[in-house]
Amino acid sequence: MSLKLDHVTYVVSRTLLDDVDLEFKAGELTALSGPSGSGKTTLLSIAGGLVEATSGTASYAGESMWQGTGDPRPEVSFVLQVYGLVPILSARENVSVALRARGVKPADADERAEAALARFHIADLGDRQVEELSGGQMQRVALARGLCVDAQVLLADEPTSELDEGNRGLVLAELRKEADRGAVVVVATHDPAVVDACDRHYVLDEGKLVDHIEPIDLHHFDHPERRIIEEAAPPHFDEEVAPEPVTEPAEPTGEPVLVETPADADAAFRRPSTDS
Ligand SMILES: Nc1ncnc2c1ncn2[C@@H]1O[C@H](COP(=O)(O)OP(=O)(O)OP(=O)(O)O)[C@@H](O)[C@H]1O
Repeated sequence: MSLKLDHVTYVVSRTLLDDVDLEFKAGELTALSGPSGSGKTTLLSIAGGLVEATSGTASYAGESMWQGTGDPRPEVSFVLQVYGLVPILSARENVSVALRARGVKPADADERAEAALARFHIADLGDRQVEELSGGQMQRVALARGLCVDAQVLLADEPTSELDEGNRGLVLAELRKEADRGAVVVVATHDPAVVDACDRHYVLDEGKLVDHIEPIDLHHFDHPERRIIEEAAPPHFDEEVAPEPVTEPAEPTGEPVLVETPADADAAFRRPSTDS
């Protein structure tokens, strides 16, 4: 299952997206990056069925994302850049309404909302009106709301922009869980650490897709994007994630030899710790 954009162009007085052709795969975290104004939010809006492409199509499992109304398909959940929370409702109510809108009974919705807030370590803020929360707290409420519905397609627009490093790690771990249960997870981001935690990376510039970095490419040391990520990473980056070499007995002498384990190194490199 995947979410595909097939030659998507979007024109509103000028061309905001130009012949974008890409695939977001289920079970993967995909980063979408590019300069401010390059079209990331516009792309997510078309990918999620909020906006109709001028030409080309967005589809999930073969079904068009655009339903003719601007309402997303039930498989889709957004974490919006501007949060989209109702200021006068409590944090719990903001999450609960997303569940009730999908037919969950109020008592069950409240219980699941509580659990979703706990995933982002803000269960104690459940009764607080959203307008009394900080930007980072609101962002985590928006994440709780976006992730509580077990969507098959999760589209998150700069979900870590207001967060400190610890909470960013927490959010990445939660997004990874969504991918691990089989969801398509797309994260528009400016943050190199978020890009590095993803499996796949698309780069937009002035509405055009200018780069597509698949998992294997991220491990090419000389790749320019790799160097940018390394330079932007915190100093302890290598110490924290560098995989240990392992030893295996060599045949037929039985002498131990060093062997590389690229698959394990890959997993250790990209997957954030769930302890943070
Ligand atoms: N409805 C609209 N009509 C005209 N121009 C628009 C419209 N929506 C967005 N734009 C323009 O389209 C371009 C892409 O905007 P978009 O929000 O998709 O970029 P972005 O990459 O998400 O930016 P940022 O990183 O700052 O969030 C911008 O120049 C923006 O001003």
